[in-house]
Amino acid sequence: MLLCIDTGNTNTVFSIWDGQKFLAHWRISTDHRRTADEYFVWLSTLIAVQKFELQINACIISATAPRVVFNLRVLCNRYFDTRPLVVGKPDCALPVAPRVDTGTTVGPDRLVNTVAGYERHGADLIVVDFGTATTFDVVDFDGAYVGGVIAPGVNLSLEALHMGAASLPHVDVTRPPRVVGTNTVACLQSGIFWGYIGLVEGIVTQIRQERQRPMKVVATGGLAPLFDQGFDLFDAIEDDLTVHGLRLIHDYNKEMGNV
Ligand SMILES: Nc1ncnc2c1ncn2[C@@H]1O[C@H](COP(=O)(O)OP(=O)(O)O)[C@@H](O)[C@H]1O
Ligand SMILES: CC(C)(COP(=O)(O)O)[C@@H](O)C(=O)NCCC(=O)O
Ligand SMILES: [K+]
Repeated sequence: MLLCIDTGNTNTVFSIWDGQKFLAHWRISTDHRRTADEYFVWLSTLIAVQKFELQINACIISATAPRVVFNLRVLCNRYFDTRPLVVGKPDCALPVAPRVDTGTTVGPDRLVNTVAGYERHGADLIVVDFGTATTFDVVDFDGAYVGGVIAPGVNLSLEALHMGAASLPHVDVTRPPRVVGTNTVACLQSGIFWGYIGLVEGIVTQIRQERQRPMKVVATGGLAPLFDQGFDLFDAIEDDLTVHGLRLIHDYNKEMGNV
């Protein structure tokens, strides 16, 4: 069984692949201070609840927060007796190399999204990931990551408004009934909801114009469905896109004899 670990800046997803399907997806808040032992206690509890026998013999990690990698490596070594593949490290090969400026370190989550998106949807694709940041990852004709866009994340924008403006409360992201809000909460929700609809539409249109070709758009991340309500922004929404990509990259490295 393969353990796929996707660490975003806010949450970390652990997914178990049994060779045919994902048996479970578990989520824990990202904290670089969390030790290998803490991860294992948490994992063991969830495994016990699910009542399946876990035989992990391979691990792959994507970490946008580099400081978490140390403890995750210890987890894999100590508890699963395996050396994990870490996306972005030299010993983890990608099916197609990214084409970006020399010296740029692309977020591993974006590379993984690219691999997964290309496998499922083919070339000329934009992957939109609603995480801590909202990222747009552009996939070229041959599956290469060729750059994209990084915009502030939905919750981060709301949090920034709340922190910077004394009279603005924290609000949940939702689609407000009207564009013109008649109270503070409704005004904030409108700004975020319609602002993001505009942001996604605008950026996708600009990318298509710049590249002068049709491009499919696939969205992932917990908030993707919220922004899809009747707007036809996305050709597909896929919750499991990043962990699917991790599995593909692990398989590829296995074929190459790297693991
Ligand atoms: N279904 C959801 N509804 C509301 N907020 C969500 C949902 N899923 C994720 N979020 C929020 O979106 C933000 C990004 O979450 P996540 O996708 O886990 O980010 P990352 O991958 O950067 O860690 C977080 O603030 C999280 O609480
Ligand atoms: C853009 C990101 C912050 C997104 O991270 P996330 O929202 O998934 O936590 C991450 O991919 C990152 O740190 N990237 C490095 C710079 C780059 O991708 O070009
Ligand atoms: K993201």
